[in-house]
Amino acid sequence: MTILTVEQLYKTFEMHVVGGKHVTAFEDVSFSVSDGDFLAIVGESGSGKSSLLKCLYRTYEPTAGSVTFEALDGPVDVATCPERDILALRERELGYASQFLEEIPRVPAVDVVARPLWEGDLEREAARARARELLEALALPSDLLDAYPATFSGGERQRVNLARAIAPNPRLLLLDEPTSALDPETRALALDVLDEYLDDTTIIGVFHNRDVVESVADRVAVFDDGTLERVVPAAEFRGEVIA
Ligand SMILES: Nc1ncnc2c1ncn2[C@@H]1O[C@H](COP(=O)(O)OP(=O)(O)OP(=O)(O)O)[C@@H](O)[C@H]1O
Repeated sequence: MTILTVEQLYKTFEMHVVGGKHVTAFEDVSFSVSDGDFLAIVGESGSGKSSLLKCLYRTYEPTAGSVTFEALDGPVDVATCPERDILALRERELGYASQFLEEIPRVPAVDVVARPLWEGDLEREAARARARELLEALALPSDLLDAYPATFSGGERQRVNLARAIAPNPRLLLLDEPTSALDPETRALALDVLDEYLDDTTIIGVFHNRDVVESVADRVAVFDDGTLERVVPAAEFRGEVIA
C-alpha cells in the first residue's frame, strides 16, 4: 500500500534581503513511497534534498503541488492542511530528524528522548526506560544519559537526536543526514538500531554516505539541480558516485 504520494511539488524562496529575488529549491517533483519502504535521497549539495524533506514535514510550505499522506484517519494533504492537523500527525505518525539536535536547555539526554513519549501514551518511567534502552543501543556512554546534551560532542548529540526520532516509532520517518557526524562503526550501529527498533516504519532519508545507501535503502531518488532525475531500486544504483 502507498503511504506517501508527492505530486508536482515545487518550492521557491523569495529572498527579501536581496530585493525579492527568487531561489528555486526544487521543481516538479513527483514520486510515491510504499508502506515499509526505505527511500534514500542523494544528489549534489544545493540540489534541493533538505528542502524537500522540510516540505514533507511542513517545516516549509511548498509553493505548489501536493503531498498526500495516508494517515490512520484517512488521506491528508500535508502541503495544504491546517496547522493543527500537521501537529497531530507529528505527534502520532510523522517523525523527522535533521543532522543537528535542537538544544533544550537543562534537559538530560534521557528526557530529551523520553519526553515525546510521556507526552503521548506512555507512563514517565516506561518512557525513560525506552529512552535509556535506545541510547544504550546507540552506544551513548552511560554516564552521559543523565547529562545535558549541550556539552556533548557532535556525534553524541546526533545519537540523542536519532534516538528521539526513533523512540515514538512513527509510521513515516524523515531523516536528513542523521549519521553525518558518526564514525563508520557507530554509523553501522545506528543503522542496526533503525532496523531493530522501528516496526514497519517507512523511511525517507537524505544520505551522502555510500555505505548507508547501499546497506539499507530499498530505492534511491537521485536529485540534480532542483529536479528529481530518477527513482531506482538500490541494487541498480550500486557503483554510482554519490555527490
Ligand atoms: N530557507 C531558505 N531560504 C532561501 N533559500 C533556501 C532556503 N533553504 C534552502 N534554500 C536554497 O534552496 C536550494 C536547495 O537547498 P537544500 O538545502 O534543499 O539543498 P540540499 O540538496 O539539501 O543541499 P546539501 O546537500 O548541501 O544539504 C539552495 O540553493 C539553497 O540556498
